[in-house]
Amino acid sequence: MMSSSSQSYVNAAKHGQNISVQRTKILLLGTRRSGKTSIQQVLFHHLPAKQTFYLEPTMRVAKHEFDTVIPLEIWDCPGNITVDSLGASLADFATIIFVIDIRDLYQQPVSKLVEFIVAACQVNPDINFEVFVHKAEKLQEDDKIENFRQIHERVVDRLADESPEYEQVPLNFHLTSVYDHSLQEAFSRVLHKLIDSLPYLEDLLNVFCLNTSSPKAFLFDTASKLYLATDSSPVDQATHNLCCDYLQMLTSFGPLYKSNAEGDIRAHLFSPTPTPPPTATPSPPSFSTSPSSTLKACVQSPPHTPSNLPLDARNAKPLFYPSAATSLSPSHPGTTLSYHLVTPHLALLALLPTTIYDMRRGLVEWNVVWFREGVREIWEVEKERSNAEGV
Ligand SMILES: Nc1nc2c(ncn2[C@@H]2O[C@H](COP(=O)(O)OP(=O)(O)OP(=O)(O)O)[C@@H](O)[C@H]2O)c(=O)[nH]1
Repeated sequence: MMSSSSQSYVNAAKHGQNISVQRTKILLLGTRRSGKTSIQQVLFHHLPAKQTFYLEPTMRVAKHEFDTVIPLEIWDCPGNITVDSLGASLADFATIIFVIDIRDLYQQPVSKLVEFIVAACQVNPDINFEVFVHKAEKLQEDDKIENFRQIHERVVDRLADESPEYEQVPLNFHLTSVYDHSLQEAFSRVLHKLIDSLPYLEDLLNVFCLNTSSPKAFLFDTASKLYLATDSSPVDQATHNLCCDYLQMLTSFGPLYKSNAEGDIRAHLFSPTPTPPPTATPSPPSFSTSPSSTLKACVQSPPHTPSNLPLDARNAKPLFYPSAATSLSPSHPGTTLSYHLVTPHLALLALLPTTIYDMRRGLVEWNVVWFREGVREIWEVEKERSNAEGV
């Protein structure tokens, strides 16, 4: 059985409704040393923030490909690039990210940004403009807010000077730094506008939260630590940071753990056709990292193998799905942060009441299976679509 959210996405994809078919291009612009290459390297190449200090200046446009739910192509540009020297039409880009050093209150970055906005609006009215007011951690809270406000005001004023019609151009401003998770949060929000399947992923997360009494759940890309979707409750920065830290810890230490279920098909934790969850099914973890945190792994056949999948996908070996959990507060009732890998590169991170996680583990895992199945179907459609287009 297919969840209604993923089923409607598959149907929409089959009918080719509103679905982009090319590698989505993002243009990374800004004046010299504003931090463009650092952003790209920290997010997509795991470069430690401190090592960005040693990055060489970018002399020509560098194109970086990154595959997540949608295939991306990020163009890192030199500081002196102009609309004419870019070598591509601005119509080819879905998003322009303009990086401004938060301490740079001079006219140059604002003029450059305005030049690109005016040129882009003429050829591509649907383009998204994102302004990363970067290196935010350099300033104290009050100065940070003041500089952010001034940069915002100057851009809006300069656009109004160009023509009143540009006052309506939607610009999204974000405070970012490579030294904390504000960069991941800002880039996640940029990405959300580009993912056609976002409403379907959000629906799946909402259903998961409803069924498991979870106050917050995210679908993360494990490589970049960007969240691709979350449920409809507001994102609180502390919770987001916590999830990023946990994901980082698991991806750093994960390879040290070996599943004793690996290679043993009989070790499936879930039956191929899930039955309704029992009310309480405590399942002891395979590994204990500390009294309050657990990491376990299971080999799982998909609960349902759609007959429309390619033959090699249907005959594929069972996938390996590690999961982990840690207790956030030992006090009663307490909260548990859980991690479940749902595709080779996507993970569900959810806050759960500890009572639910401890006493109704079957309910949680049953919902994870269905969430995983929904995401997997959406992911397969995206993958097939990209392959069909030769991306
Ligand atoms: N404090 C702080 N420094 C940063 C941050 N991001 C980048 N930097 C530093 O800014 C400097 C320039 O970074 P780059 O990534 O090379 O900047 P760029 O915009 O690609 O520079 P060009 O290639 O010359 O255009 C480096 O010394 C980085 O360490 C940040 O968030 N905070």
